[in-house]
Amino acid sequence: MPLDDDISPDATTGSLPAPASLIPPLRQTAVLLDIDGTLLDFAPTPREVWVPPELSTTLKQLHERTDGALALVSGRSLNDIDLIFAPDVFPAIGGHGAEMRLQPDSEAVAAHAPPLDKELKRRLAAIAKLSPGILLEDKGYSLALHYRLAPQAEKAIYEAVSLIRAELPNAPIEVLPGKSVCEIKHSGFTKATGVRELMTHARFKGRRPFFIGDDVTDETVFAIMPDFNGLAFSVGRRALGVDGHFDGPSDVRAFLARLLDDDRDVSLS
Ligand SMILES: O=P(O)(O)OC[C@H]1O[C@H](O[C@H]2O[C@H](CO)[C@@H](O)[C@H](O)[C@H]2O)[C@H](O)[C@@H](O)[C@@H]1O
Repeated sequence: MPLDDDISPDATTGSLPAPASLIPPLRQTAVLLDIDGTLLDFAPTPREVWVPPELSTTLKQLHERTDGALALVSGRSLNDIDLIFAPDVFPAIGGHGAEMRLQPDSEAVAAHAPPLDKELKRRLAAIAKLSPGILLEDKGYSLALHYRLAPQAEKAIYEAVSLIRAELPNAPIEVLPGKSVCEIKHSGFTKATGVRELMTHARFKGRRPFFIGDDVTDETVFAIMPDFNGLAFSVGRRALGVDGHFDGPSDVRAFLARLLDDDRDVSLS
C-alpha cells in the first residue's frame, strides 16, 4: 500500500548528525537530488509546483562548482523536469531510471524505456473514471494515477490496478506507490540502476556522491550509496540506513545554499 507521508514502514524519528559536516569539498562530490518533496514543496497537481528563484541559483552554482557533477534524480520525465526548471536545464535521471541526460546540452538517453503496451495503458487510464480529481500523467513508458485531489479514491485505485495486474501475471511491469500517486511502469529499471549508470560517466565517476530523497522509490538509491562511499539523506522522516535527514524541502534548499558558502570558505582557507 502507498505510504503517503512516510518514507518506509520502518522509518523512525530521531536526530542524526547535521549533514553539512559530512560533505567533502564540492570538487570531490557528486550532488544527486530528488525533486518533488525534496527540492520542491508538494503542490495539488504536478504542474503547480514552484521553483523558488534562489533554488535555481543554488543549483546552477552547485553544477558549476562540482564541474558538472550535479544531477536531478526524479520520477518525472526529462521533458517535465525541463518545463519545471525552465529556462535552466540540468543533468538528470528521469522516469525512475527510464531516461538519462548527462549534461545540460546533451541528448537524452532513453535506453531502458519501452513504451507501455497500448491496451494496458487504456485499461489503466480508465481507472481515472472512478472519481473526479484523479489525474492521469502519461510518461509514455509509464502511467501515473494521481489522487492528491481525490484521497478517498486511493483504495479503489490500488484495487483496480491489482485486478489488472493479476490478469497479466507475466507482464514485465511493476506498481510503484508514491505520494498520492500510483504509477505503473516497466520493470527492469529503478532510480538506483540510473544512478549506477550515471556514476560510470566521466563527470561523476570517482566522486563521492550524496543523494537526498523523500519517497519510497528513493530508498533504492539510499541502499546503493555505500557502494560509492556515498551519503544518503532522507526528507520528512529518517529512513533506515541514512546518514542524516531533513524535516522538509525548505531545509534541503537552505542546506544546499549553505554548502556553497561552506565550500567557498574551504577554498579560501
Ligand atoms: O522522484 P520525484 O522527483 O520526487 O517525483 C515523484 C513524482 O513527483 C510528481 O508527483 C508528486 O508531486 C506532485 C507535485 O507536488 C504532487 O501533486 C503529486 O501528488 C506527487 O505524487 C510527478 O508528477 C510524478 O511524475 C513523479 O513520479
